[in-house]
Amino acid sequence: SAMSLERRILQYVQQQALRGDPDSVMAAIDKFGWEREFAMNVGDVKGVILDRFVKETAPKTMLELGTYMGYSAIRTVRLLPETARFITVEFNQENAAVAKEMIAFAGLQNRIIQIMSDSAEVIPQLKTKYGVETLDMVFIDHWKDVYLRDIKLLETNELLRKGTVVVADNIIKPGAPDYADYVRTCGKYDSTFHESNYEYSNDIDGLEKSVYRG
Ligand SMILES: Oc1cc(-c2ccc(F)cc2)cc2cccnc12
Ligand SMILES: [Mg+2]
Repeated sequence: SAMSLERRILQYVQQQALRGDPDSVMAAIDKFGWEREFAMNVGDVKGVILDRFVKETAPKTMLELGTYMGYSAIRTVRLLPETARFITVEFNQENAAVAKEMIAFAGLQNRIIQIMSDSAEVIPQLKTKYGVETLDMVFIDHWKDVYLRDIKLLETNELLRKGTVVVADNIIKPGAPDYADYVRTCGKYDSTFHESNYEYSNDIDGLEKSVYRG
């Protein structure tokens, strides 16, 4: 159809959800994912695990790599205080545009700093251009073949500190084996795998939670 999947989901949300109500926006995106078409959001099943990590960590400064439609940004920021700083990076301009409208519909545009650029460009600028000292939490959910590149960039740019929590989606499906192997064996993280289900499916997937040892 002429309209992209992401635009169709945005339209569905604007028709079904309540403006300014993040939970209703998430519910509409999840309903679409279960009942109509697959979309690569972290989803409601893995989302409950992500929620738990966010609540446990209570990050003051958080980075997300891979905004997509804004689902996990909305999901996460709804659990954070107004004072928290949440930065999300999306390389695909069309998806970033949809996310901007989705986040605005949820009423969270003042709580989320959206950057439309390549994470490899943004990470080295976080301290100088975005005033970040160190990150309390990171959610990695963009292209699987750059997970490892980007966590190493976070290390070399001294954005991690003792206790920083790095959560990564899709460890099983589609899988990020080089990343998983690195965080589990390099000696810099206490890493645990949390098995779950792939978004809007009964297939197996899971999140890796890696705490930087500093
Ligand atoms: O959660 C995700 C899932 C997939 C995915 C798409 C099609 C498949 F057949 C399998 C997996 C891609 C992602 C890309 C970026 C962030 N998350 C993704
Ligand atoms: Mg994902």
